[in-house]
Amino acid sequence: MTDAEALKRDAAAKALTFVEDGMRLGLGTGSTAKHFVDLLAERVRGGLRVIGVPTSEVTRKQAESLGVPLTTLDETPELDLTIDGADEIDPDLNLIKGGGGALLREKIVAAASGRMIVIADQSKMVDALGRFPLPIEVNMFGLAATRRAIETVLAKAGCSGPISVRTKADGHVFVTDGGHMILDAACARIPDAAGLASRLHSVPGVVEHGLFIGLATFAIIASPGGAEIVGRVGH
Ligand SMILES: O=C[C@H](O)[C@H](O)[C@H](O)COP(=O)(O)O
Repeated sequence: MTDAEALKRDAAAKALTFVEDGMRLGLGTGSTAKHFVDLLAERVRGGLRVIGVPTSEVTRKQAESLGVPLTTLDETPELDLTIDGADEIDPDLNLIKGGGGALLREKIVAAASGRMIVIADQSKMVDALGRFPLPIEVNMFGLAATRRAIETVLAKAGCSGPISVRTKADGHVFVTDGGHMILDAACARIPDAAGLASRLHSVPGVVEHGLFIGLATFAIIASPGGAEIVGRVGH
């Protein structure tokens, strides 16, 4: 395992200490969340009783193959705890998510959870969000018009870098689990993440965006010195 993967696993292992018997869990997506599901499955094999809602088809398949009992938000609309990774984490624990394209289900699941623990290695901590291109999930209908409206909103919010349609390694357009496309907005720095989050929601055609404002309860950040709990600055 590379050093980076070992750090992700450390964060995931610490998050597992917050999981209690009988919990209803949101299971995140991405390389860090994958470690958590692996470790959770070991505990399940040892007798831990939990039930999980996966945030993507990838996580659903992983959890299923490892024998983690799954449910849906339709059957279980309230969850105790979601554990998920992030692409960027600011000092207020606002996040950019969606590097793996799972932001829509991730946000629905996090919002349905009493608590959300973000797990990451230290490279994800930033002073201000925006260096990681902001994923914006859009309906395929009217793409050019939606894109122009998003450009206008981004410019008014002081972040007007180029926007690109996400493609896969084979050059084909990336399609989310929900059947939508992703626009990645290179903002460089987002001066007011909460303001931009609500403005983006006002654009018809925007299904969801990767700004997670006020959803994280705390973060577990792994560095070579160990995995530490990080709360919101001032809390
Ligand atoms: O859509 C993907 C998710 O938001 C991931 O949680 C995020 O991209 C972080 O992934 P990773 O743990 O692989 O860096």
